[in-house]
Amino acid sequence: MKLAVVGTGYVGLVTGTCFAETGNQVTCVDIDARKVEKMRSGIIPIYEPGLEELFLRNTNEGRLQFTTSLAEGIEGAEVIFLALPTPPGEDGSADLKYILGVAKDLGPLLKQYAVIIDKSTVPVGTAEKVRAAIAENATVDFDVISNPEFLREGVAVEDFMKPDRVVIGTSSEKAKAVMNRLYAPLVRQGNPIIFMDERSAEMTKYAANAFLAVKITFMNEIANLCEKVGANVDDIRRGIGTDSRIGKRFLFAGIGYGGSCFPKDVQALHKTSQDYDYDFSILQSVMSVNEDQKTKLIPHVLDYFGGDVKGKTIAIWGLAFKPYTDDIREAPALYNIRELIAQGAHIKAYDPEAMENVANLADIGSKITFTKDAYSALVDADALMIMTEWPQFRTPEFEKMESRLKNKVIFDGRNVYELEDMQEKGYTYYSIGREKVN
Ligand SMILES: NC(=O)c1ccc[n+]([C@@H]2O[C@H](COP(=O)([O-])OP(=O)(O)OC[C@H]3O[C@@H](n4cnc5c(N)ncnc54)[C@H](O)[C@@H]3O)[C@@H](O)[C@H]2O)c1
Ligand SMILES: O=c1ccn([C@@H]2O[C@H](COP(=O)(O)OP(=O)(O)O[C@H]3O[C@H](CO)[C@@H](O)[C@H](O)[C@H]3O)[C@@H](O)[C@H]2O)c(=O)[nH]1
Repeated sequence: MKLAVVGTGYVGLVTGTCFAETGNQVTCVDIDARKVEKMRSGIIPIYEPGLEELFLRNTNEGRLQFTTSLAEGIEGAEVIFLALPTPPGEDGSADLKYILGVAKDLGPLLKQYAVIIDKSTVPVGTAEKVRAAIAENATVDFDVISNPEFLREGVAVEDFMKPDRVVIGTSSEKAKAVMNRLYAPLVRQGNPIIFMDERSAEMTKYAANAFLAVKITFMNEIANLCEKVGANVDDIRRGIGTDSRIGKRFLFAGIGYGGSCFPKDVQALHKTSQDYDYDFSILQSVMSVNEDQKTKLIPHVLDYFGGDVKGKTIAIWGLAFKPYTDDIREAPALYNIRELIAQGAHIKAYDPEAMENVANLADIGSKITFTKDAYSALVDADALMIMTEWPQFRTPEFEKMESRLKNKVIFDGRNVYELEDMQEKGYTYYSIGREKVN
């Protein structure tokens, strides 16, 4: 099939690359000319495990192409994915200006029937708005359908190629047939395509993300209570996760959820509920608990240093919002770094993938010393904070750490070490939802 993907951020690039891999002819359209130039010369603009290999194979074999021209990109396309940003507007609702802007431009460019797919995360009612914007100037028949994306950064290729499910919102039989053909190679392992009406599909995406944010936040609150009553949140996780009704995943307490999706999608769903006069109060709690959770370790850091970090050097391990990505959107590390810098601390930071993105931040980029490896960040540091659970931080050479750190103290926002180990090694160790060691 011939496909167009408009927007080559995370979702667009993974969608385009994976559908090229399953044998389709894909043209990706982006307004960012520099990015398009880069991709044309074989450079992948994001770090995502496993994607580069597919990207290079499919560009080299001519199935994956790039352009800045919408007209050129959609020429002859049977399917047009809209994978455009939907950032929070001032009132918290998803801003649809990118999607509706492209929809308006699409109308006069359509030359034959096409299925236009909302791949972005968009509020209930968006497909109707997209349809109306295209219809203003369209001269041919078309369908607009909702097909939300559930991939996680860091495991995006696996999630896309072997989805738990594919959700399609449409009542058009013609569009359903096209979707069945397109997704056949991905769902044949037995994971279903779930067809529903478009409003339900739009809502399913927000329900999934909000539910996972609730699950994490619930565990963060249990963790906070564990610290008060003297219980261990990791034991609680094991104790409840083995109940198949609860499930083992997304129960890890820490310094809050971040990323480009949970924060904005919880906010947008809350705004939708307000628009429909519904008080979705659990979402309000989730947002406010998560805000507090992100800087939860700061009071411990201050206590440890007698109330003042002025002039102290804090080593930070991990900047990305989670491992296996260079994405720093809403990363808890940034909230901690901003706070520590404001209080007069100096930051030495290491992350395997995300340092360049942090260095480019206007407010803090130039105030941080970035190091070539994890151990170099510890040289002359007064303490270590762990913000992202990259695997290499789990099994460091502790002797190397000791010879560099000024004090044997670790503030761990991701519970990467066992308490007994820390006890034995003589570290003062603060983590989340577990007792302080030494
Ligand atoms: N990032 C994820 O893991 C993820 C997962 C599932 C769903 N989503 C949703 O998918 C959507 C896209 O997210 P993302 O993270 O890929 O976005 P992104 O911000 O990384 O990328 C969006 C891309 O669209 C391009 N763009 C903007 N305006 C354009 C236009 N008029 N024409 C062509 N290109 C244009 C930008 O240059 C950019 O390359 C959002 O709604 C998001 O909520 C994201
Ligand atoms: O037990 C857990 C699991 C995750 N997190 C945090 O939650 C955030 C989000 O993690 P994850 O869901 O793995 O990453 P995303 O790539 O943001 O993926 C989410 O957001 C995407 C965009 O909508 C969806 O497509 C995915 O299904 C959904 O998992 C990160 O800060 C994690 O550190 C925890 O604190 N504890």
